[in-house]
Amino acid sequence: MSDTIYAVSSGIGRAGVAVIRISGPQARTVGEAMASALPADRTIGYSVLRDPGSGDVLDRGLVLWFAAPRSFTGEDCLEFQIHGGRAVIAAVLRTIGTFPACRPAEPGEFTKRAYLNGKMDLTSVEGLADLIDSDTELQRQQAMRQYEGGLARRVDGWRLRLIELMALVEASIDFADEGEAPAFQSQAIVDELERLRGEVRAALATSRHGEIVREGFVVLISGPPNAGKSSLLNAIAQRDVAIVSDIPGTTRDLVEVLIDLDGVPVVLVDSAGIRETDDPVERIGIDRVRRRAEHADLVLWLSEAKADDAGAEAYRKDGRPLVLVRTKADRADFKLDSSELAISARTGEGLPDLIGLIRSSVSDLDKHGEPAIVTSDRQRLVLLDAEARLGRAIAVAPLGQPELLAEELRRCALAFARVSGKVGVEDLLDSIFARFCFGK
Ligand SMILES: Nc1nc2c(c(=O)[nH]1)N(C=O)[C@@H](CNc1ccc(C(=O)N[C@@H](CCC(=O)O)C(=O)O)cc1)CN2
Repeated sequence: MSDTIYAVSSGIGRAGVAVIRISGPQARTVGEAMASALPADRTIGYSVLRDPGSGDVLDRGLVLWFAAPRSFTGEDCLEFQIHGGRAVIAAVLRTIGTFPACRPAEPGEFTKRAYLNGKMDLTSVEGLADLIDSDTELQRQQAMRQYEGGLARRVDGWRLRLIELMALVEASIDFADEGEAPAFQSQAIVDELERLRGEVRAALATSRHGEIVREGFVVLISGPPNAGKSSLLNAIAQRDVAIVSDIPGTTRDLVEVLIDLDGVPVVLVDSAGIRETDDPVERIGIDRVRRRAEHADLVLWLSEAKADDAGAEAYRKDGRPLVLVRTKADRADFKLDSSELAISARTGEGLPDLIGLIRSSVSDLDKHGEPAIVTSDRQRLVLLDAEARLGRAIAVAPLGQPELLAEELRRCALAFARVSGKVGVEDLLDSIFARFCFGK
């Protein structure tokens, strides 16, 4: 019998109300022992919550009860919605932990159980993880579509069409056994396989947009020391663009700022923040920033004068989109070539132009911009494999060898089944569920 797992699902820190979720075979026992009465299935009740050992009243709260299998995890699920004080949460958690076979949930473990119990497929799990991580409106919309089966429905349709083809081909194998010529319409099969491959390719073509929405459009701010890189970041952080979050490398300057440009997350990275450090915690942050910087979609080279622009050449050689920005435009002696962009972090001059420029680079890179169907790397790789397998089936179909073709079609169908996690994903599960926070 599986353990019963429990966790605070409502986030860390002081809040008005905290939600504690309990899932598994002991959930009912915990509810009956701690609450004065368990509400009817799929209802909520107001109850005193006690420590059954001492009889102490821990809190007065709401109790939610979902009997298996109609629950988020597919198991018996109990919820205590209690007052959010740290000591209240600690006392309730401590008490639940005294029940046999009850233990704290790992991050993502509720969702993992939902997946293992057939409540969700893997694309839906990935959508849910993105939904919980979403900071901007576009991220929310993309994640929600995936959570609701955007890709899964399509892939199931493709798999069904393959299965129909397999039935045709296998029927022709049976006819051959009876000494008749195989009724094998290879051209019709090739046509259908090519239509399928076209649809898979069209879905794959949306993955770049999906990646930009999920990971953000990365702008690296580079240039000589004291060119005003941190000041620019700080100025943008304090202006009219909506700041979603800042991730300080240390207590000092900002290293990364995430801004929300029309729903597209744009990550501004200060290259000066990328430096060697002995602090292991800081290093994790810096490594992440460095990886982002290596994949920058746009480089802003900041300098006070043309003489300082030599360093920009390295980026240009790399083929990275690069924009030269003159800083400190409020200086009395400032002169500007008409081709240059000038800003002053102090007065705010030029900042709207700079933001406009970033906005248009986003739409240059992301020309299609249609909602993404493929939203994770895993999905992209599995579909690329399916596309290649369809290619092999297309090559084999005209050979008139039904056994061979049936085998290729079977492999295509397996590749599609891996997208939704019906088969062949065991080795990936840990990394997918580890993305979740505690309590999910
Ligand atoms: N308090 C609270 N709020 C929450 C959650 C939660 O667990 N607790 N959720 C947690 O993620 C989300 C809601 N997700 C849920 C998903 C499925 C079921 C559920 O009961 N599913 C049943 C019945 C479906 C139906 O009636 O249509 C099932 O799948 O059989 C409940 C919550 C968001 N809000």
